[in-house]
Amino acid sequence: MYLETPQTHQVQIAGENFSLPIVQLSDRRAIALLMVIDMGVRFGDLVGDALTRHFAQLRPDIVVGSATLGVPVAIEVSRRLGIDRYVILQKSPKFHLADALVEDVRSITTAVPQRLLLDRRSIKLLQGRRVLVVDDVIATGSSMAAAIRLVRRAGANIIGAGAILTEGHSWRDLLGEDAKLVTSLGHIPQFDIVDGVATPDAATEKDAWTKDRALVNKPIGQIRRRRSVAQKDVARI
Ligand SMILES: Nc1ncnc2[nH]cnc12
Repeated sequence: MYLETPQTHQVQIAGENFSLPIVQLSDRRAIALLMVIDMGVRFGDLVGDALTRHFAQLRPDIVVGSATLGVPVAIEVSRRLGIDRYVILQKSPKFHLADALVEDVRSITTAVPQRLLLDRRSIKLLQGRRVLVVDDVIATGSSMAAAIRLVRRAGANIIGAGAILTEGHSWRDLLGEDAKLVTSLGHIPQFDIVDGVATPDAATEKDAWTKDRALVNKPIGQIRRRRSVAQKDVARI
């Protein structure tokens, strides 16, 4: 259960400014909440255009998105790439998924452990193909890591991992080498609750910065100029 605070967090996504509500997850942690399904059609166009601009050059054959909030992202990008089929990794074991490929996920917004499932009938769409995996937010990286494992088990070659936002930096360690696949349209910190106020987790953001692993809060112009550095680990557009 979320507790909405009076605070908001300003973030640039694909070069446009947005104000996200800060919600409390526990008495110690809060997040700036991006509910992509509440952001409207124009937002879908903005993120669909930006992710497609970035990944089209890598010539993906198909886009994979994780339910639930990765679904609109996968559809927007597929439509722009002119690819009819897309593959959705499901969270709930619907009756027709009894025989699905399964990987475990632990998300910061969901208390109970979850699973990601790949319908075996979708394997033929992925085998030997160049796959772009997309999601709304990469936070712990657990969901993206599970998606990557499933897509590789299907015999695909992953050419990129796109997200609207990266959140904090723990996903880098969890994804390891695969962090290099990640491009996001914006970045948000995680928040600690300090004296009742949601405060950006400065230690994590600073740590990531000093290791030159991130382009957090850099103006877009500087990000472009430093793209070669960005591609060592994560690109942000
Ligand atoms: N900040 C966020 N907004 C929406 N979904 C999330 N999942 C993890 N972090 C999130």
